[in-house]
This record gives sequence, structure tokens and C-alpha cells, in this order.
Amino acid sequence: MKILSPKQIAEADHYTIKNEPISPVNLMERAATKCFEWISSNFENTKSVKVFCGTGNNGGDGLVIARLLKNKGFSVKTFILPLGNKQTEEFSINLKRLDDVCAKIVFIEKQEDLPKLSPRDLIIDAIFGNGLNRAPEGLSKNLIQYINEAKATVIAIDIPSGLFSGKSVTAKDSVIKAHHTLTFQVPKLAFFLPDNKNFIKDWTILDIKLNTSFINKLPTKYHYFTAQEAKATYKARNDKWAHKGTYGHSLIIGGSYGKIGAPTLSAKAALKIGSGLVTAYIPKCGYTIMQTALPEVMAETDHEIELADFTPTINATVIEIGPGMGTSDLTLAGFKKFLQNNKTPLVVDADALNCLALNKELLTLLPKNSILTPHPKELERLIGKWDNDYEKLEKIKIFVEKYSIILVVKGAYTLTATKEAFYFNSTGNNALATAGSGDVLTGIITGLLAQGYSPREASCFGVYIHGRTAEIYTTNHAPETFTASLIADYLSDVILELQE
Ligand SMILES: NC(=O)C1=CN([C@@H]2O[C@H](COP(=O)(O)OP(=O)(O)OC[C@H]3O[C@@H](n4cnc5c(N)ncnc54)[C@H](OP(=O)(O)O)[C@@H]3O)[C@@H](O)[C@H]2O)[C@@H](O)CC1
Ligand SMILES: Nc1ncnc2c1ncn2[C@@H]1O[C@H](COP(=O)(O)OP(=O)(O)O)[C@@H](O)[C@H]1O
Ligand SMILES: [K+]
Repeated sequence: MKILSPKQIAEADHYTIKNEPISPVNLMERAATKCFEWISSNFENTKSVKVFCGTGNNGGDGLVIARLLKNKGFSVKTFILPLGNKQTEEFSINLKRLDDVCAKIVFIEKQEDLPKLSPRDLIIDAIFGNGLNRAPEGLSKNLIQYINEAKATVIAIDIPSGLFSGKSVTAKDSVIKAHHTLTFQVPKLAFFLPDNKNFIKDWTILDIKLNTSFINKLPTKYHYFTAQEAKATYKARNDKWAHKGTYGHSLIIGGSYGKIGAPTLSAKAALKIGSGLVTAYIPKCGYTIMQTALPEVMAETDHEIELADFTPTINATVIEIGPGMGTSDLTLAGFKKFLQNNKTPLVVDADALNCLALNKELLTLLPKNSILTPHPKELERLIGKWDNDYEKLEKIKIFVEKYSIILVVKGAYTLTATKEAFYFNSTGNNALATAGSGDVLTGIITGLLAQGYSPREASCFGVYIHGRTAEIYTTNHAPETFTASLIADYLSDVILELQE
């Protein structure tokens, strides 16, 4: 799914109005009706709804929602914040329609007009939407702060007021902290950025039937990787004559004394996602552990308690390097030698990333399209500090272009960044905030590469699958009880649902 800029969304609105054709006021009615349906079914027992509207089209949506809720029997009060002396035409039409159903409407002209709010109120935020063009100040900023202080449940229409969909927020106290955001047609870039976590919690995309062939033609760097993309990426096994060689050979290089679990988790994940063969290259101290934990996995060994020689003998389809590897001088020297001689596609994680961060000149030795899977701290070591998330995205772009690699930046919305496009993942939850879950992710990506998925596919799809296991688990288990070892047990459920 595409993530579009405010300008592109406005273009899609206009194109739809002109070519469906549909009048702007009817498009507003369609959009706001979707919001109303969601609100009335999720908050059917709510006694008091307070709708706050600006005087642009976001405010117009608020007016329609107020009317529909009132008609359905909700107790509704509507508050309007005049933005200059301007009202859009659709706003004005809907103000009259709301007036016609004898709704309570109050204009907020000054601070004293702000209504009493109770934590039991349901607040609809329709002050600013896609048309926000500067940070709210004065009365609009006061209103936003006042709503945030009320501790009531807040539903934002399209986007929390004060939040820019594609640039950073400077005044963090002038943005609505929404509990839920009902957004139209496509998600906004701001939703995926950790800087905005206080403003955006849950959100739902409402399909307001903007013209899809127009949207399909709009260029964008940003995408949201959902079940639809995952289904399109999945390559079903239908080769009757396949043998284990058909599905590739994954080599997992990692481990050190006390950290053999990391490559073990990766190797198991690579195997369970379907790599035909898996070999682990580990220090000698890990030999019995690996062979006992995973009888299907072959093992080759290096020095006693750490990796130093990096001399695996197999001809692998893909190599994962780094889990539990450590960064001792001996390991670092061997790792350098390995990179100088290696031509096989790489998935680079954990301590291998730290080795690269300590010796940035090694980055040029990575084969083209290598996949690096840093968590935010590892990312910072690689690309340096950033002031805000938009700067981080810019630095990521420069980094992937400079080294011709793919970055998988782990987090609540894991980002797969390629030279061509950035993909935010749609699955996962905090059950994955558990030791070793990153090692499993790299194993999954490695196993997918071994089977012939492209580096971009293996990254986006692997991240999707990994996240989905946690979602399936938490439908009937407590998130606290999820462990990295359990992830592999849910891979089958994910694949079966992709086949549906
Ligand atoms: N188009 C369609 O058909 C559909 C659109 N839809 C809905 O429309 C929304 C977009 O509506 P919109 O374009 O009217 O902009 P909106 O967000 O209401 O605000 C604009 C007003 O705010 C003002 N303003 C901006 N920043 C300000 C600030 N800091 N402080 C004070 N004022 C500020 C700005 O004034 P100005 O900059 O001119 O001074 C202008 O008056 C979209 O999010 C969705 O909800 C849906 O119904 C689907 C169909
Ligand atoms: N709150 C969360 N929501 C979604 N995914 C999460 C969350 N917390 C962690 N994860 C996922 O769990 C994994 C953690 O990886 P990492 O930090 O490398 O852990 P480890 O080093 O223990 O293996 C990443 O894939 C990350 O995206
Ligand atoms: K809003």
C-alpha cells in the first residue's frame, strides 16, 4: 500500500471528485459516514460525545460525524474553532445541515468558551487534517493542550490535529494525543515514526473509495507492507520434483562462549522457514549445543571459544553473519579477512554490525544487496546520531545508496530501506520485545534468500512473517510469555493464512 504526501492525497481527492464523478460534499459525506460507522460500533455505550471542528474540510468531516451520531441517538455537542474568517464550502453546507437537526453548536472565540471536559467524554478531533500548513498557535494551540489535559478518549479524524503527515513536529505541545486515528484511504508517513508515538497509538485506514487507478500511478518512495503485499510475495511450493538442494543452503556464522543460543535461534528459523540445508559455523564450544538443539543442522567449528579463522568449507547460497559473534580483536581480524574473500550474498546482524561500525571502511567490502538488520542503537553506530526521524530517514537513504545495500531497521514498524523504496511493516507487537527475537528474524530472512526470494522480498516478507507470529500468538496467549524460541512454532500458521 502506498504512503502518499498531503499534496498527492489532495490530488487524489480532486481526481476522484472530477472523474467518478462525485460532488465534494458527497465525498465528505462518504468519508465521514465511514468514521461514524466505526465510532458508533466501537463506542455504542458512550454517553457524551464532544466534536471539535476547525473550519476547513477536516472540520467539515467533524460536522457530518456530529450529525450522524446525533441522528443515531448519541448525546453530541459540537465546538467550532474559527480559523481566520474562512470556511470551506463543504464546511458551510454541513454547518447548515447540522443546525437543521437542532444540534448544540458552540463557537470558540476565546479561552473562556472552552467547554468543561470530563475523562468520560468521547472527543472527536476534527480541527486540522491534511491541510495543516504551520504549527498551531494561540487559541488553537490552547484548545489542543486543553483536550490533551482532559484525559478523555480522543478519536482523531484523518490525522491528530497539529501533526504534520510528512515533516517533523517542532512544538510537541501543540499536537493532539489521539487514542485512535481514523485515517482516509492511505496511512500517513508520520504514523510510522517513533518521534510521534505520543500522538499516534492505534489507527485504522478507512477506504473512502478514492480513484485507485489514479493512486496506483502516483510515484512514492514510501510503502506500507501489508497482508496483500505478503500474499503477492509468497512463492507457494508446487515443484513435485524438488529436493533439498532446490531450496538452498543457508550458512549461519556466529556464536561465542555464552552466546551459542543466538546462532542456534537463527539456524532453527532458517530451517523452519524452508531453507533446504542449514550449516552453522560456530566456535568449538558450541558444537555439542548446536548438534543437540538442532539435529537437522550441520556444524563446522572455528577456535575454542570465539570465531577467528572464518573458514567454512561449504558452498552456501546465502550467509548470515553476526549473531552472538562478539567483537574481540581476534574475531574482528577474522571477520575482516572473511569480508575481503567473500562473494556470497550476506545477511549481517548484531556483532557483525558492530564490527562494521567500528571499521566503516569494511562497508565497501559488502556484496551488493547485502541485508543489514540493525536495531536503533546499532543503526546509530552505523549512520551517526539524528535530530529527528525525518533526518534519520534521510541518513538511511544516503547510507543504502552509498553502499548499495538494504537496511532493515527494527522497531515497532520495522523499516526495510532499499535504494528504490522504503517499506514499513504492518505486523508485530510488543510480545517480540524479548531476547533473541532479532536473531530469529535474521534466520527467517536468510532462509527466504536461500529459497530464491530477492533481497528486497526476503527482507519485507521476512519481517512481515516474523511480526505475524507474535500477533497470532497473542490472540490467545499473554504477550509476556512469548519467547524467541516460540516464533518458529508459529511460522506454519502464518504461511497457511497466506495461502488462503
Ligand atoms: N478534499 C476532499 O474532498 C476531502 C477532504 N477530506 C477532509 O479534508 C481534510 C483536508 O481539508 P482541508 O484541505 O480543508 O484542510 P484542513 O486540514 O481542514 O485545514 C485547513 C484549514 O486550516 C487552516 N490552517 C492550517 N494550518 C493552520 C494553523 N496552524 N493554524 C490555524 N489555521 C491553520 C487553513 O487556513 P490557512 O492556511 O489558509 O490560513 C485552512 O483554513 C482532510 O484531512 C480530510 O479530513 C475528507 O472529507 C475527504 C474528502
Ligand atoms: N514493540 C514492538 N512491536 C513490534 N515489534 C517489536 C517490538 N519490540 C521488538 N520488536 C521486534 O523484535 C525484534 C527485536 O530484535 P533485536 O532488538 O535485535 O533483539 P535481539 O537482539 O534480542 O535478538 C525486532 O524484529 C523488532 O522489530
Ligand atoms: K484531525
